Amino acid sequence: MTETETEMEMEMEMEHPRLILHNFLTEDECKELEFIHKSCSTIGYRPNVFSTTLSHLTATNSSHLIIPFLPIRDRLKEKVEEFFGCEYELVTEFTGLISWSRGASIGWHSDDNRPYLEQRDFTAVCYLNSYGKDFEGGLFHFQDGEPKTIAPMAGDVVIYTADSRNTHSVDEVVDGERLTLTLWFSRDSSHDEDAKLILLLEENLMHKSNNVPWSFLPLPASDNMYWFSPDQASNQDLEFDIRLGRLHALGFDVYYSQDLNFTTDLSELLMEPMQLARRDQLLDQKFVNVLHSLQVAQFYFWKLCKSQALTNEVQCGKVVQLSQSQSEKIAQFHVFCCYYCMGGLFIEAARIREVNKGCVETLQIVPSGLYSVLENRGNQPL
Ligand SMILES: O=C(O)CCC(=O)C(=O)O
Ligand SMILES: [Fe+2]
Repeated sequence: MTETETEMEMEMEMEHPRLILHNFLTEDECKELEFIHKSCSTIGYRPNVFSTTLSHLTATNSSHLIIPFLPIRDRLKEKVEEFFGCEYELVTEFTGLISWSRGASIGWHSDDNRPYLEQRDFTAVCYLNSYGKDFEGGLFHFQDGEPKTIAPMAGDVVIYTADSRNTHSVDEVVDGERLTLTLWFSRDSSHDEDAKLILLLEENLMHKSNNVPWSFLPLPASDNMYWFSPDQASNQDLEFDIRLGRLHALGFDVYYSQDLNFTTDLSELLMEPMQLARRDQLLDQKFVNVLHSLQVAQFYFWKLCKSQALTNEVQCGKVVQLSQSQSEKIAQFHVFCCYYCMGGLFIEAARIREVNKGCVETLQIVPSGLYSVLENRGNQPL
């Protein structure tokens, strides 16, 4: 009998091979991954779903943000190999952050149920936020066996074989944004995501060495990866750019000094240097593009939520009062790009204000030093 057959035998002994781990991730790990997702996510593979893949982080010059995933991925792989008695090391086929906003759901399925998904042997879903606190709906169900229903709680992980012994579904999210770190593991080493990632990283490095100074400033992907059209949002007549939506949820408007008119190409504009405004104040800091401003703003909120004391330290930047013409430009931009915050993100904005209470009211500029903290992470070896 081959070793793989021995493994299969072991699994066969369990009718529904699955494992639930409570508090596998710390609160800090969940929050850091949430920060990465809220800074970098693109529209996902189904309506009302957003995703952040490792290859997307590399392609947008944000590969330093892959670092927090690596120890978590290793710990999970070890758990899976141990629990399912794998004789050979597994490879990670996919690692990604996936969030579901209002309207997202998935019916009964197994995770290897398409010819192009056959290489998926094991699934690990890590919950990064909590049912009843951060979102409503979104309960996970196994069709057969125990446990029947799982209410996602930040830090918990559900691990199961990707075949039909673990047919599952997820209820529709009715409020908020449900966030997971999802991984698939394979016995087939030709499906190792790292091989593809390393190629991508090498390409980027080669490109950089052509006399281009090293930079950790993000380069946004193509515009259609951030743009949610009404047909991608079920039951909602909304369209928006996810980057603008997330900035808006934090209470920011974007300010472009150039003149806008209806022939201006929005996708080109969003690549241009810009500033952030809050109410009647313009933040002094200039950002190289809208994705840069989103990463900085999300970084600030992540740290703000972590330590209220930090607010005193970071209120060192400059703000200026918006002039009448600047305010008009901001209002014009709203009309111009015709974006709205979808239900889920709106609720998020309300929650953030509730969590931070007075702090958000006194929010001032994000000091550029904070961004260098992010850059320094990139100096650690991958
Ligand atoms: O997020 C979950 O709880 C499970 C999601 C799922 O079933 C999938 O992505 O295949
Ligand atoms: Fe699934």
